[in-house]
Amino acid sequence: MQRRRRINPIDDAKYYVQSGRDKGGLDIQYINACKGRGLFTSTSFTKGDFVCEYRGELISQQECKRRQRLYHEHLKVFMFEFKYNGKLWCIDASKEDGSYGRLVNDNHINPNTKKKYITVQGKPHLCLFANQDINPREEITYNYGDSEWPWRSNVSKTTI
Ligand SMILES: C[S@@+](CC[C@H](N)C(=O)[O-])C[C@H]1O[C@@H](n2cnc3c(N)ncnc32)[C@H](O)[C@@H]1O
Repeated sequence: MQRRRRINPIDDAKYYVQSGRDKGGLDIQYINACKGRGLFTSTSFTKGDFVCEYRGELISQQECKRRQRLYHEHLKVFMFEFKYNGKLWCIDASKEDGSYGRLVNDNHINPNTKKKYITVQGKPHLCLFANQDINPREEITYNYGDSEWPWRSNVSKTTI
């Protein structure tokens, strides 16, 4: 029997970035009043696979600060600031556009994906790749970074 050739994860990510679509095998579920919604798998992913893009509007740091003054706290959490090629950028994913990446929750202890910036048509895109094998029905998570997120102090290691 012939083995199926694995798609190169970076090429896979670029394909989905360019198409502006999300992959199959993922779905959004409501978890609870604290976490809200989350992204779950209905299929398995192998370590290294591209999972989804944190899709939104790429804006400058200056525009990010301007919007942060206007936005409600609930929208600000969808603004992802990052450094790329020595410059500060922000992805504003505050718009409810049905995309999956914006609904991925934080897990700073054992996240199952890791973020990577990939360049498509000269612009950075924040993509999540599996950092371990992921089974069907698992929640997709990544580490939001070192900020003092309020939920982190309220939970024990076993409940996130
Ligand atoms: C980018 S949104 C993620 C999607 C969000 N769960 C929703 O339903 O819209 C970030 C927000 O999700 C919630 N969140 C993310 N990770 C969490 C966690 N580990 N525990 C509790 N709440 C979390 C917090 O309310 C946070 O402000």
